[in-house]
Amino acid sequence: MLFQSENISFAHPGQATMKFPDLALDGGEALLVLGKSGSGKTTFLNLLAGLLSPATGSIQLGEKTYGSLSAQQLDKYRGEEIGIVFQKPHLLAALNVKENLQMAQYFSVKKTQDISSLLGELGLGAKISAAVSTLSEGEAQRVSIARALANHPKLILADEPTASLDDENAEAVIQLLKNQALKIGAVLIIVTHDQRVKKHVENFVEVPVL
Ligand SMILES: Nc1ncnc2c1ncn2[C@@H]1O[C@H](COP(=O)(O)OP(=O)(O)OP(=O)(O)O)[C@@H](O)[C@H]1O
Repeated sequence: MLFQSENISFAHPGQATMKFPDLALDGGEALLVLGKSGSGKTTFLNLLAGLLSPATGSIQLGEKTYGSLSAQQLDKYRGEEIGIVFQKPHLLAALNVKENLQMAQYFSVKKTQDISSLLGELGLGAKISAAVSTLSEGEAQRVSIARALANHPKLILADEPTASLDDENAEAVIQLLKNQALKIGAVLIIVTHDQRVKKHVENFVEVPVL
């Protein structure tokens, strides 16, 4: 298995403890995380990204178990091996498309993807020098996917990546995520409410409401 989580629980300060499903996924596999609003889906994604530390349980990506890494080691590992796509693209407005991707690669010591061919594959070849403020919402979200893929991650995490997109762009974004994850052999985990996404990914887990 490329990615595994076991017995994960977590409580935000002053809140009840949330328990999360165990995961075991091979490279190229995709999984949806479903659950009612407030059940803890985003919290789960932040735990899987190593942005929060669980109260119990373990998470393993590739050879590394998060709990055995220092905070700095985990930050470095995340930068190199985990690509995160948020609901809103969060691009750096002062930089153009290419520079936004170069920023993601800046701290990585491992071999990274070629930016122009990556943008070409995502249908953004003509936008390489564009100011991010000139992009449509769908284009900006595709750039944020390119940024998540720029370091050839082992794990791609996406939190409601299609929520603000129309049907055509939502379809494109979900196909791109799936195809790219398959191509680079990464695990893809998507938090969503979106019925349009459910059509394309069969595998799912549900975060229970407390
Ligand atoms: N930083 C925080 N401090 C305290 N409580 C928090 C914090 N972040 C989230 N929570 C609480 O934890 C619970 C789970 O929140 P989370 O955002 O993970 O749920 P979600 O399933 O992603 O919700 P939604 O589908 O509405 O985005 C909620 O009750 C929320 O209020």
